[in-house]
Amino acid sequence: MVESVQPKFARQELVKDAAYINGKWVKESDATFEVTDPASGEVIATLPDQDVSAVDEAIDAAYEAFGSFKKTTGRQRAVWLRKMYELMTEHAEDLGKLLSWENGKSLAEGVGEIKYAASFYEWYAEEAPRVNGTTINSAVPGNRVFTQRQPVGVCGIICPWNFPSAMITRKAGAALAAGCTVVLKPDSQTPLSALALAHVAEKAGVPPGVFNVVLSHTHTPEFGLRLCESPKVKKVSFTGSTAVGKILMKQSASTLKKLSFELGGNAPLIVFEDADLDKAVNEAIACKFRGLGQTCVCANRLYVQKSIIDKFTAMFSEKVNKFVIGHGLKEGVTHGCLINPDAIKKVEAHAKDAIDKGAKVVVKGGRLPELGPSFYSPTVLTNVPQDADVTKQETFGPLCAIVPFETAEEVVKWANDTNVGLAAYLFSKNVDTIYTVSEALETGMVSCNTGVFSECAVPFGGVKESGFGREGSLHGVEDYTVIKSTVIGGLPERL
Ligand SMILES: NC(=O)c1ccc[n+]([C@@H]2O[C@H](COP(=O)([O-])OP(=O)(O)OC[C@H]3O[C@@H](n4cnc5c(N)ncnc54)[C@H](O)[C@@H]3O)[C@@H](O)[C@H]2O)c1
Ligand SMILES: O=CCCC(=O)O
Repeated sequence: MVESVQPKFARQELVKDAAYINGKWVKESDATFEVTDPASGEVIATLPDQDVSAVDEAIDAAYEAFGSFKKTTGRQRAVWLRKMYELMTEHAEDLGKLLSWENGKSLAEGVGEIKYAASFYEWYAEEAPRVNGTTINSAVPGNRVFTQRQPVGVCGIICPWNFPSAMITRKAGAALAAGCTVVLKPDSQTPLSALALAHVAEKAGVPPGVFNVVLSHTHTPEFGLRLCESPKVKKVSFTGSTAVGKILMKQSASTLKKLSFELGGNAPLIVFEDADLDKAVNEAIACKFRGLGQTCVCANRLYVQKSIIDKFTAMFSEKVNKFVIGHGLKEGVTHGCLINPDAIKKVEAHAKDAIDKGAKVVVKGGRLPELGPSFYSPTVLTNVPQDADVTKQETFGPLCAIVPFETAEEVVKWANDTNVGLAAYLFSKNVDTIYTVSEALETGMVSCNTGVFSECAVPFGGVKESGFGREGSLHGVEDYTVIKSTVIGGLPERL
């Protein structure tokens, strides 16, 4: 087993052991749950396992707070958001350590995520004063029409473990910018980053009831149900699997909730023979192994044109063989562990299926029991046939499946042959290829000649069963507003 690592924090107060409701830290609960370091298996925190009455309390607090928060100016909300950005930036090292500790990703990736997460608060600090409506020329003589973008109300936010900080700020930043209040339910495997964000909100002076965090391991589905069914909650924003998204959508029917869903992906990464090969290999590595493959936009299948597939595979595998896998907080480690041992099962199943169907093993990889049950060294397969499961389903782990293709028409058909459509990548120096292929891909995002495109300025979201709504960018705040149209009639003729 890897040695346990006890990180030292410059600001120990960032590590919380209580929920945060209506500006108070709530520890009382009949039950508790443990948060473990996925690398060493050690318990790193014990938190209240709240029951559904805590969600009701948080919803009531957020509903009450909304009454005054919606009246604040965008300029005032910008001050709070900027302060939160500054605090996150100041404590990036501590927050990154905490995140890596509970999630298993390397410290470099942990700190990187904190900077990425903070950038959404900065972005929305800049958007908050500019949530404007429009004036519209009426078709009726004597009428005047204008619109306002009003905050939708209390927002329920449900987030996954793979980005314990950034998935929260990308939603909460937009919600607060619009004037909404939030009730956040983090994943019970990575709640410490969410609680640290509550601490940041408190320190920034965000009013009580505006930013609430509820905690549960045992009652997660009930929490989700309550957020979907409460008439006081006007919107639910969810990032996670397509399967859970479908449950939440059904549950939201009774209140016709406004929804934003960022769900599963199955990203194709396409390398054409005219691509800059060094660049394509480096970017493909960064894309495939971000979070050790546990990212919704990680390449799930690499389509490489036949004429260059052997060279590409050799260069790619050489880099994979240099990975240093270990405890994410240990110096020199490039890649940490998976979130839990179960996450390895799908990697193994997809690898076995592809090999059974004729794929060739280039890097064997496999479990690393000497490090611990959540460790897996990446597997690289080439000549994977298009009928392998990995081309249709998201693996969400360190399996790299390289599939040969011949023509642009063929690869576009294969890339689109899936029920989801989040991100796609293509590498080519030919501008015709870049335009025509990116237009034909059925995904919400296409990344050309770069393997990591995520940043606060890019509208993030999918099509098909990857969900709907866009986060970040100039569009992100729209999902947290409703358009109020005001018509003034009977005005005299224009002078
Ligand atoms: N599109 C995106 O932006 C994006 C980002 C990150 C992850 N994802 C997707 O998330 C999935 C991996 O995350 P996961 O395994 O944690 O997903 P998941 O759907 O199992 O869990 C996501 C969150 O929902 C909670 N949850 C589970 N069941 C629930 C229920 N019935 N009611 C309410 N909440 C419930 C979990 O506790 C967790 O906090 C992958 O499919 C990945 O592609 C998508
Ligand atoms: O896992 C999904 C989110 C990843 C990202 O924001 O780039």
